[in-house]
Amino acid sequence: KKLVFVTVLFRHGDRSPIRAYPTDPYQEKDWPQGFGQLSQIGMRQQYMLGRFLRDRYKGFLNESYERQEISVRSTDYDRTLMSALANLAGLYPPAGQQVFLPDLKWQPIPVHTVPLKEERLLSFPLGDCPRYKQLMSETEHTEEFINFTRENKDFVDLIRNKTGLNHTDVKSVWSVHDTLFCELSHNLSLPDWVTPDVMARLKSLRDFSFEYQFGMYKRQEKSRLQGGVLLGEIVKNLSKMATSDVEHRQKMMMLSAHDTTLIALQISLNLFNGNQPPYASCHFFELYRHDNGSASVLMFYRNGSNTQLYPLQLPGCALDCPLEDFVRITEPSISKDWDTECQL
Ligand SMILES: CCCNC(=O)[C@H](O)[C@@H](O)C(=O)O
Repeated sequence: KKLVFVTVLFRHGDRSPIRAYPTDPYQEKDWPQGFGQLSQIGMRQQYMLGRFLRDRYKGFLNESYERQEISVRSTDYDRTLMSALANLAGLYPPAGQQVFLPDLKWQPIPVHTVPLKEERLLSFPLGDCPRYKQLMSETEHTEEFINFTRENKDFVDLIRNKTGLNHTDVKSVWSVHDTLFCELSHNLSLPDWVTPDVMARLKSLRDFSFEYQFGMYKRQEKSRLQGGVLLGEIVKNLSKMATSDVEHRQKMMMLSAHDTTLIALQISLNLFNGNQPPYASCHFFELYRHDNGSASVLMFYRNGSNTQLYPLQLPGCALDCPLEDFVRITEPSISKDWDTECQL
């Protein structure tokens, strides 16, 4: 079999917190570039992912940059745009006549985006979908959600008290984990109420919030309205690339996004591992053409930065999944008419 097309979707690299809580000893001025910004750790993580892609696709992607070979799209956040740029610096260092300044081992490569309000492909959960909102309120009335809320009530009260976030609840307390995780990652000393047990508890609340947003109850219908939108685009692209008989020019689609993007997509594929994708995690779709003219899809997941990738198996299909089976199995998680399906 012969590799013909690759789609990669990754989470941006390490960043500063998105926000601080009221009693937080560290506020926006304590971060070099303020809130939500890619750190130099994150830049290096993405650069190394780009180098990983260069090695993996040696012989597939041209050694030097060819604009028709790759399309790059990012959400319109500094951290994802900069992640894509740092990644491309690792993937396409200029050589020979592509060097435009003698001692600069970098060349500009375009990263496309759309304004946040128009982003329909890479940012989840998608808003303006009444049916999804109804599914979310139904989820909040399930046994599982009610029990989880009850079991964590005292803990959430403690967090509310310690952080000064008087309105936080089991649905929003995840952002406290995010802030503390960033502060810990950057070796900032934290208040003594932040114990390893508190962090573990907050992490479980965060993973719960990912599950209930995209799965837990009526997973497939939620997927049709959320991650299935991206999955649909990816599958459509794979099918197009599989049938285009001309030696088509594009070889890679690179998508720079967020943890929720990877989660929504992987839940729509029914293979999410339940853990927040670490910084610079990357999901791979590889399309192969066989000698008999058929096509198949291999998926891999690089669960973090500076780690090996491992195969992902679409439930109901072989690891090396024939394209027609991949299309058939994913079809129920992809809406054919999102606007109509969102109506109540
Ligand atoms: C409201 C803040 C949402 N969080 C983000 O956008 C982050 O990029 C998050 O998705 C992540 O991957 O860290």
